[in-house]
Amino acid sequence: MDANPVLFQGAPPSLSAKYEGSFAYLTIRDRLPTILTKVIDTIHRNKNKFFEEYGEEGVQAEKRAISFLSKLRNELQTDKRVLPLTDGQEDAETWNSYLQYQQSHQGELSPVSWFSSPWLYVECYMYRRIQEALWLNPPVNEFDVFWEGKSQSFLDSTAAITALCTHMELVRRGLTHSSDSHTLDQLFKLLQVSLWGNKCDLSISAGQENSQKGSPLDSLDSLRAFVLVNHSKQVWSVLAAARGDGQGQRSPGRVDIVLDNAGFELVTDLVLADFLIAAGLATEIRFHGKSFPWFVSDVTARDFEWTILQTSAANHKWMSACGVQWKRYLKEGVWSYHDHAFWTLPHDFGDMASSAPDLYASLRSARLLLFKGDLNYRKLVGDRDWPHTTPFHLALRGFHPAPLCSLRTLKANVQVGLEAGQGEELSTATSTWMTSGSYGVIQFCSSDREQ
Ligand SMILES: O=P(O)(O)OC[C@@]1(O)O[C@H](CO)[C@@H](O)[C@@H]1O
Ligand SMILES: [Mn+2]
Repeated sequence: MDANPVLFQGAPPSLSAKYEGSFAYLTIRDRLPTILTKVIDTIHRNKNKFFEEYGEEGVQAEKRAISFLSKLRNELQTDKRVLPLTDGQEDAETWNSYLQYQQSHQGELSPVSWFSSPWLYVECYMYRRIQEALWLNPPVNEFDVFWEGKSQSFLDSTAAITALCTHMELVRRGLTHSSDSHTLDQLFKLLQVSLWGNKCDLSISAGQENSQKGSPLDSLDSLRAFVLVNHSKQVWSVLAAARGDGQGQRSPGRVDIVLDNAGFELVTDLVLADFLIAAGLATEIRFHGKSFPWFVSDVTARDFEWTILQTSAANHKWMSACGVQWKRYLKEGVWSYHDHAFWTLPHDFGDMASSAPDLYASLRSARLLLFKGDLNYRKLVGDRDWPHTTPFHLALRGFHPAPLCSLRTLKANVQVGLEAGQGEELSTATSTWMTSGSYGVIQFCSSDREQ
């Protein structure tokens, strides 16, 4: 994979902690050390488990991993240079080439350090260094330091998940004689449920409990005003057109969902994906997750499989019915799970065509791409300090593999595609509108850049 990002002329500067007091600065100064401390505590709390499983070797490995992570936390808190990776994993060379590129871009007078470099780069780098601490210390190398938080978030959301699965089973029964307007209405509802599922992110809460309590369907009306951009109609147009009118040769196509968080958010995405198939709006769904634990609550293959198993084995009949259906989709190949290395590299999506041409080519054959969450949004627009009225397709900087839609709650201070004055109005109403997670967008861009 070519590490060197494509330089996009005319893009504004990257968000960075070099701007004291910025959200990036506060994230790196406060939240990332808190996350690292929780990771260290989690490893320490599992010391007996490591001893039971691996004997003294496990205890020694636990000590070494903690020492690695304590050193990492000190590097971060004292703004040391970003260091090359030493674990020799497949992606290490790409990460180290990216570091060299970043250093050449910043110049020798400004060493690449935590507070001097682009926020997106150093935050992704921190999660890769956490993995390095595990991978360098077998036999604890397979331990998922975020597993407890992710699985607990699912268990704490059981009531909401049950309500959502019950809704899906009722909808499924009504689909055989459903009018287009009813199907459209359901699609709009489930796009919003998937959007708001993104509030349940353990990175923004620095690992604090962040599950869904009430039924997600009950709050859609009260949350409508918080959707700043709503392109649900464009999503319907792409999918309904592909479905054809029954006479045409068109056929529904494949929808790719670039996942974000495990727990409740993943269930909202599985229900949306189930609906797309059941309503005949898609014939195949590809899910894209992370190949190792990432940003505290992002989905890995283990989380994906566990969530479907838990749902299918639930003692609530509609929750179990959904889980059984989802297992069937996977068995039949209607659904599939993928975890390309690109999603856990430091590159933003403007670099995908050059850095991961195989992945870019694969996404091009989708009818629609759904990108979940804030980090994916930041990577779509390059985590640049864009004016809020910048057209979405411009901020994508050439990333146009297929029609795409971002379902994102705002947890970082970057947002494009707003109307003139909309950002100023929001800032007057509440200064934290870009970072609290209270606002969201359903933001679409067609692949032929008409938007
Ligand atoms: O991608 P998600 O899970 O929606 O959110 C992840 C994230 O919002 O967590 C941090 C909160 O500031 C950001 O660094 C990052 O973008
Ligand atoms: Mn996430």
